[in-house]
Amino acid sequence: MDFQSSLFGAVATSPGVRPLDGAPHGVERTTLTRGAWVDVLRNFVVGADDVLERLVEDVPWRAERRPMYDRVVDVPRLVHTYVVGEELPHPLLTTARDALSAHYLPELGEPFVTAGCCFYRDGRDSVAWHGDTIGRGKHADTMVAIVSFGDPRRLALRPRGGGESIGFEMGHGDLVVMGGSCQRTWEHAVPKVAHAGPRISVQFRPLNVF
Ligand SMILES: O=C(O)CCC(=O)C(=O)O
Ligand SMILES: [Fe+2]
Repeated sequence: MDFQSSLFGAVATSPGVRPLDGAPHGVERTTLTRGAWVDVLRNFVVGADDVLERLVEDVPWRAERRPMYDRVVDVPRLVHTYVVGEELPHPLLTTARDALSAHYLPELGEPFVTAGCCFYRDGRDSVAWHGDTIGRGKHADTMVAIVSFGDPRRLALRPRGGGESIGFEMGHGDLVVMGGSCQRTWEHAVPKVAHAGPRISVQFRPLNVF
């Protein structure tokens, strides 16, 4: 029996994902400027503790340096990417990816196929302002769906070329999706904070979006 069709009221405690289009608490869209938007669904993954434990233990984490425009920048966090067809480290991540692919298919036109994982060990780990513009996101609308585990961190967003920034807290089990033109018309970052415990982010992307 899938999560959505469970007969019992106590569904929130059984591991699974909350329905993305479930009334009255489905994804909530915030429309940004220039065709960009952000969707949020709190507690998307139910059973997030178990996923976090598996991610910490089983992902072959490595330190990252990232080409950004004409330079290579140090990225203070650990990373690993699961490419197309690779098994994900926890079955709930597969459930989450499939639910995301099904929900967004009419708008996205293709499934989510890769899973980039980032490990922010403490508040000093971060990612600087950037757009995911390697590949198709540079020219076309696309989506990046982030599922967070562990301590909450802020996803900050600002329009390219200047303007006020906004932020979305990404808590344990939460879903935050950046969509539309977000990667090319806005930038995002996970800023450093004075105090934070470990956080792991899993970003689902369609083919040829990095
Ligand atoms: O940690 C996150 O949730 C965001 C990561 C990110 O923006 C990226 O890896 O491109
Ligand atoms: Fe990014």
